[in-house]
Amino acid sequence: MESLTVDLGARSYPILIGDGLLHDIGRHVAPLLNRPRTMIITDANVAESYLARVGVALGAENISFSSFVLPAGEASKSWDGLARLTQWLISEGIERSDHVIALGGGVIGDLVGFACSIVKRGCSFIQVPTTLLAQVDSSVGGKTAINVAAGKNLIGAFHQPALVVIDPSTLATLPPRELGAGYAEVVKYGLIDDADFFAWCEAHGAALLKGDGDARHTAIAHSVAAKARIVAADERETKDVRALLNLGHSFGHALEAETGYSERLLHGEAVAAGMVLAHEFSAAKGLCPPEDAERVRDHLSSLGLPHSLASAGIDASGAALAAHMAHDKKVRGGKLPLILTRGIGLSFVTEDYGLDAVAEFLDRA
Ligand SMILES: NC(=O)c1ccc[n+]([C@@H]2O[C@H](COP(=O)([O-])OP(=O)(O)OC[C@H]3O[C@@H](n4cnc5c(N)ncnc54)[C@H](O)[C@@H]3O)[C@@H](O)[C@H]2O)c1
Ligand SMILES: O=C(O)C(=O)C[C@@H](O)[C@H](O)[C@H](O)COP(=O)(O)O
Ligand SMILES: [Zn+2]
Repeated sequence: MESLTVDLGARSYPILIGDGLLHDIGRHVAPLLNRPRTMIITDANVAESYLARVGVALGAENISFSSFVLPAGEASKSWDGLARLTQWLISEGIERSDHVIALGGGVIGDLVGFACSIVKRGCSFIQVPTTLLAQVDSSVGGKTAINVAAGKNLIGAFHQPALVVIDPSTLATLPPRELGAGYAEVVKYGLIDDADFFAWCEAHGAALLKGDGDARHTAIAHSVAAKARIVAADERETKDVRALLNLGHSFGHALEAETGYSERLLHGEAVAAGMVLAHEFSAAKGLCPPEDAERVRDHLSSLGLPHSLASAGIDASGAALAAHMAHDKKVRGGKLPLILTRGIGLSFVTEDYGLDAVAEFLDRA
C-alpha cells in the first residue's frame, strides 16, 4: 500500500492507494469513528459490485452501517438527489461527529461531500473512489457540488474528506467509456505543468486503457500527488494556482451544459474536447506552437476521446457556448479568467481574452 498526505494543516488527510484495499477498509476507517457506526452512500452499479465487500470489511471491525443507493449517473448530482440524501441522513440519526462513506465515482463523491458540508452544519466523510476519474481527481481536494440548469457545480462548498481510500482493482469492472473519460483528467496533469508526464501518457495511455495494472498504478499515484500538491498550495482557488486544474473545464462545462449533463457527453469527455479547444485557442492567439495543440488533439483522438466540437456531438453557436461560460465560478469583476497555454506543460491563467473572442473562435472551431 502507498500513502501520501494532502497537507492542509489541521485538516490534512491521508490518501491510501493499493489493490484490494476495499477488503481491508474497516481497519482504516475504524480509528476515525467516534462510535462503531457509519453510513455508506453509493449508486446502483457500484452497490451491485462493491457494497457487500465494504460491508463485510466494516463488519470485521464490528462497525455497523446502513446504506443509501442512488440512481447511477450525473442526474443524481442535483437538488433532488441532495434533498433525498440529506433527508435520509437525518432520518438515520446522523451525528456531527459521524463519518459518512462515499463509495463510487465523482457523482457520488461530489454529492455526498456537499451533503456532509451542510447536514447539521457539517459532518465528516470518507472518499472511496471507484472510477478512474474519481481515483485521479475528484476524491481529492474537497470541491463538492451539485449541478443546476444555469451551470455545472454552481451550488457547492469546499469540504475536505477525512480520508481517501483508492483501490485500483475496482477499475476491472468499469466500462471502457468511463475509463476513457477518467483518462482525460490524467492527461490534464501533464498538460498543466508536466511535459514529461504528457510524454508518459503518449507512451502508456493505450496500455492503461487496455488494463495494464502498472500503467494504472503509475497514473493514479502521479495524478493524486500532483493534485495534492496543487490543493495544498491553493485550497480555495484564490491564487491562480488551483485554477490550473480547470484546464479544459471552462470550455468543457459549457459543452456539458449544452447537452443538459446527459449521457451523451461524460464530464471527462467534455474535458478532453475542452483541453483541445484551450490549446487551439492558445495557438490561434499566437501563444502556443500549433504543433503542440496538434499533439494534444492527436493523442486524445487516437484513444477515441472527443477532440473537437463535432466529435463531442455539439453543434451550438459560439455565442450559445460563451453564454454558458459566463456563469463560470472563476468570473471576477465580470471577466472570465481562462486557462490557456504556451505549450505542453506550460498552462497559465489570463484575463486577456473576453467571451466575444471565445465565441468567435468557437464559431470557427
Ligand atoms: N470534485 C472534483 O474535484 C471533481 C473533479 C473531477 C470531476 N468531478 C465530477 O465528477 C463527476 C464525474 O465522475 P465520474 O466520471 O466518476 O462519473 P460517475 O460517478 O457517474 O461514474 C461513472 C459511471 O461508472 C459507474 N461506476 C462507478 N464505479 C464503477 C466500477 N468500479 N465498476 C463499474 N461501474 C462503476 C457509475 O455507476 C456510473 O454509471 C462529474 O460530476 C464531475 O463534475 C469532480
Ligand atoms: O479540483 C479542482 O480544482 C478541479 O478543477 C478539478 C476538476 O477536474 C473538476 O471537474 C472540478 O469540479 C471543476 O471545478 P469547478 O470549480 O469548475 O467546479
Ligand atoms: Zn474535471
